[in-house]
Amino acid sequence: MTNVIEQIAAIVPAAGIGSRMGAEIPKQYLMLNGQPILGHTLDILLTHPRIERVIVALSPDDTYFEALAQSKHPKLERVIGGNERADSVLAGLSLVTGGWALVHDAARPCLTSGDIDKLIMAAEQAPLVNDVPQGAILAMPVRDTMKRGNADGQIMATVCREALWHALTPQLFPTRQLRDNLTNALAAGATITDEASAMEWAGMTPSLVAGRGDNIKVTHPDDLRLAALFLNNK
Ligand SMILES: Nc1ccn([C@@H]2O[C@H](COP(=O)(O)OP(=O)(O)OP(=O)(O)O)[C@@H](O)[C@H]2O)c(=O)n1
Ligand SMILES: C[C@](O)(CO)[C@H](O)COP(=O)(O)O
Repeated sequence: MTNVIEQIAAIVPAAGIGSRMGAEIPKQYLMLNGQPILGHTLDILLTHPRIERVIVALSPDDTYFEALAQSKHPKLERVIGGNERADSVLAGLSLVTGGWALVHDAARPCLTSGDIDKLIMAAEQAPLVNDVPQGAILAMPVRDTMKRGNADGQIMATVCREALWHALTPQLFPTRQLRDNLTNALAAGATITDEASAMEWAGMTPSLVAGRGDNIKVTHPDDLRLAALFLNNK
C-alpha cells in the first residue's frame, strides 16, 4: 500500500541571522550567481508541480525579502519566524491545516527538482506503522572516518560510521503529525534541530532517502564558492 501524498505545502525557514557566515547581512540574502541565495531556493520550490504553496518564515527584522522577485509570486505566503529554526517551522505550519509539509532550509539553494521527486516517491512508498505514514527525509551517507574530539581539539574516539547519515532537507511529513510532534517535543524540552528529530521523539521511523551531495547548506564562507560551482553544474 502506498500513501497518497497531496496538498504539499513547502515551509522555508528563512529567519536566521547566519552568524557562522559572519556576513554583514543574513546569509540567505547573500548574492549567488546573480541572485540572493533565498531566490534560488524559492525558485526550485515555486516551480515544482507537486508543491501547491510555499510559506517562508522571516525574521521580524527582515528588510530584504520585499526586494526579491519571488516575493510577489502568487504561490508564496510569508509568516514571522521564531527564535530557533524549529519555532520558525512551527510558525510556517500554523498556516497549513491538512496535507503534507515539505520543510526545506532557505540556506540550501542547490536542491534539484529530481531530488524533490525522489523524496515524494519514497514517502509515498514508505510502510505505514499502525496505519500512520512515517514520512521521509533527504540524507547523505557519511563517507569519511568520523572522529569525536574534546574541547581542546584532540581526538577522543573514532565513531563507527556504519549506518551514519547526514540529514539534509527537504524533510516531508503529514502536516498534522509534524505540527503535533514538533509542538510536544519542544514543550518536553527535547533538542530538535530538524523535523525528523521531532518525529523520532514521537517514536516514528521516517525513511532516509539518499540525496545529491551538492545539496549543501550554505553555513560558512567557503560554502558560497561550492554552492556557486554546484549551481553552475546542476
Ligand atoms: N530562528 C531561526 C534560525 C534559523 N532559521 C533558518 O533555518 C535554516 C538552517 O539554519 P542555519 O543554517 O543554522 O541558519 P542560521 O541559524 O541563520 O545560521 P547560524 O546558526 O550560523 O546563525 C536557515 O535557512 C535559517 O534561515 C530560521 O528560519 N529561524
Ligand atoms: C535541518 C538541517 O539542515 C538538517 O541537517 C540542520 O539540522 C540545520 O541545522 P542548523 O544548526 O540550523 O544549521
